[in-house]
Amino acid sequence: MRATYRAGFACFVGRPNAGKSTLTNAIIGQKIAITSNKPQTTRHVIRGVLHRPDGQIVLVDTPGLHRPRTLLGERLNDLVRTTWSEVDVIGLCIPANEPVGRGDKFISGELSELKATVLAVVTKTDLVPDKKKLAEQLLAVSQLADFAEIVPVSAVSGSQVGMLTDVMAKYMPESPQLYPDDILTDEPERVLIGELIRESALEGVRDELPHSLAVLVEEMVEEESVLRVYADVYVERSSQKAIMIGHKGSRLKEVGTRARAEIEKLLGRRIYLDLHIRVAKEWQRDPKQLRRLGF
Ligand SMILES: Nc1nc2c(ncn2[C@@H]2O[C@H](COP(=O)(O)OP(=O)(O)OP(=O)(O)O)[C@@H](O)[C@H]2O)c(=O)[nH]1
Repeated sequence: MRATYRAGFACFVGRPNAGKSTLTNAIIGQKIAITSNKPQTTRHVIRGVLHRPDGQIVLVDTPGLHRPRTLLGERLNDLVRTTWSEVDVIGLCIPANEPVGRGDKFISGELSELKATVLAVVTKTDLVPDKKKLAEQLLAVSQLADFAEIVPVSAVSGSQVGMLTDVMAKYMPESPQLYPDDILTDEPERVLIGELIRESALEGVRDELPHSLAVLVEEMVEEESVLRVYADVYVERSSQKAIMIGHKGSRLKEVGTRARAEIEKLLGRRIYLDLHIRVAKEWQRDPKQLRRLGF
């Protein structure tokens, strides 16, 4: 007898830096979501589709839920809640190497109201020194809420990632295939390119900058051997613009070179990248600007 085909939507939630984006990438096997060691940099809902013989898992990447201080913060929280109500499986990510805290308790409380199956995913297991420490963490996590299952993983070493997807697939509803076989992501290329530029621009900047950064891909021009990409990186203040550009443009050049390499990897073709830094004052508070930037 053929196994039942199951397909549905899943997302990872958890406090900032819990490892959600890295795990999404490890599962889909391609760099589609932005990762960074700065909290709250995942802005767009990015889907990747995992194809299995017995089903499909459509992964939706959400930004972290946080205390809203600006209009952008509120929009992000709305986006998170909408996503949560639309998925079949939610993986609450809790790092193996950090104590279970109030943030985790708050999120698991919010999740208990939903119809989705909630799994606890104990991430970054490569960072705990021994099995005893891991066992203690699994116990602490089990006391947080009534999870359907608890799965420890390391997205970096790859340990247990396959096991996690088996568990996620098991809790998907019976359903026909949701996406054709060759679809890895349904996010428009433009958004993915914008994310890669944003990721590159965030590398090595000071803490206050990430919240003030947005990327808009203005134009993509097809030429015979190269795709020309024109993009604007928005910051809030001219002092930030100076940081982004660096001494004699050195930093901007670095950002561009790194982003171009990543975009070329993503699209498998030669890219010409033209980056401009622009100041959009207080863009996080301005609904018109937010809409323009896709929020
Ligand atoms: N050692 C180790 N580091 C990891 C692992 N997963 C993620 N990290 C690191 O933890 C940091 C945060 O990972 P992200 O995947 O960006 O976390 P996130 O939960 O998506 O973060 P936000 O976008 O801020 O919500 C990055 O520096 C990752 O490289 C893992 O399995 N092992």
